[in-house]
Amino acid sequence: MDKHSPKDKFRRKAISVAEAQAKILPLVGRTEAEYVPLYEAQGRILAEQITAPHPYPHFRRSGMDGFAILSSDTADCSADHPVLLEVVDEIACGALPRVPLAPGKVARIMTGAKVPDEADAVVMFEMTETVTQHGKVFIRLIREIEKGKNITNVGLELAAGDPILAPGRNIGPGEISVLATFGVHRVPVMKRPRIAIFSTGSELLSIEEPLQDGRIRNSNTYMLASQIKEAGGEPYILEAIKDDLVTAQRRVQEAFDEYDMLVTTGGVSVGDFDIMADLVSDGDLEMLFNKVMMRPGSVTTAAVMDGKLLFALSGNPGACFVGFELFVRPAIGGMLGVPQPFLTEITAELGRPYRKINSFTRYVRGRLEVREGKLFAYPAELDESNVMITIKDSDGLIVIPPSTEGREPGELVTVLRLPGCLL
Ligand SMILES: Nc1nc2c(c(=O)[nH]1)N[C@H]1C(S)=C(S)[C@@H](COP(=O)(O)OP(=O)(O)OC[C@H]3O[C@@H](n4cnc5c(N)ncnc54)[C@H](O)[C@@H]3O)O[C@H]1N2
Ligand code: MOO
Ligand SMILES: [Mg+2]
Repeated sequence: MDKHSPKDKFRRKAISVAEAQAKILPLVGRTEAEYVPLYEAQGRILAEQITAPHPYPHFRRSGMDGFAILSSDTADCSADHPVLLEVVDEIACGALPRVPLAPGKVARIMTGAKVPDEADAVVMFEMTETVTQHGKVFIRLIREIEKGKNITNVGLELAAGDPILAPGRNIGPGEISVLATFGVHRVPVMKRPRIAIFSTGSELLSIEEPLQDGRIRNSNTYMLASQIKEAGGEPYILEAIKDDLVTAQRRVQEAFDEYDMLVTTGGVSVGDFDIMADLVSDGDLEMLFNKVMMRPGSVTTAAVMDGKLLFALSGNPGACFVGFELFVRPAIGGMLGVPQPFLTEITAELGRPYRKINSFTRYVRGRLEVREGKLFAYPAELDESNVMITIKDSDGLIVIPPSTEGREPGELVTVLRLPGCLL
């Protein structure tokens, strides 16, 4: 083909980010469920509703080390009118009461042990004095103890049948605690989508190779693999696609047979060797969009084949990163059944001026900072599409709508919070 002839890649219709996202989501299929041991469930997405199989706690539990008593025994008890109660049982944690309590009798009990049915309060050791009389052990109380004191009732946290965790929930320490409590030792989680990564471009060196003039190391592949993992997918780094369209088509077809989704980086603009642009408008692929009204990442392209998505992201590192966050991450989240797969929107005050003017919405990487209870967003000094270095310092993408003037400090901006943000 004549390299300089006008091709489809020059005739692109830009659509908005929201339109592009809306084209993708209906095409996202769900992955299946699989069972993993509880200790491997962290960071996975729950596949099924978890319901409490029993109340929690399932027995009346002492909240203190002390004595299980009948509160009525302490009515009118005071320093002037102390009461002596006989200790007739000792209940360790995990053991059961052996002696039924009657008025005037108490059981020594440990934190977490089952409270005898007859008792309705636990008094902590520190509020008692032990007295021995005629070979019997008593406690002396000088204070009234209210009914229910230091007892956790059955089902205080959850009743049997209560819904606990909904499908789509990310499993972290709190969820692990609940699952362990209810004996869910094999956890139903969504299978991680298997996602193939292709880089393109003859300038790319492997990360093991020494530097050469005019060439750069392939950083996007590793960045994408990391983003895929963070989003809940399983990345597969495939051998780079070279400039030959026919070979590239075959490689893409093979990858579609094997993987759930394809992500490529580079070769998506209008350059002579920008092969992805031709590839997505060819053969069995249905192109969804090849231009988005955004910066960086305006050339972000998506296509579908047999219900599987291909994202052709820009080769420029900043654009590749943003393209992933706005389109690939939600697609992976959708496959996992995450209820809200998009980056969370928050509002912050612009911390310094942003003077660039633009006809497309800009997604500017930036830092977030809390000062005197207010959230500030600082756009990175270097935020061009081809800049790599500030990606690592970004808490979010500051959304700057098209404007002919810049933005001033103090103006409110929407920020899409990145997952690594600690604020
Ligand atoms: N005449 C025009 N030129 C360009 C346009 C345009 O509209 N008209 N768009 C510009 C925009 S915007 C972007 S973004 C880039 C997109 O470029 P490509 O997606 O085609 O990417 P490449 O040409 O392959 O590479 C661009 C740049 O990125 C580096 N790169 C590529 N792959 C990697 C990788 N795996 N790791 C690290 N860096 C990578 C590559 O070396 C180039 O420097 O096009 C503009 N041009
Ligand atoms: O597609 Mo480019 O990243 O807009 O600069
Ligand atoms: Mg190019």
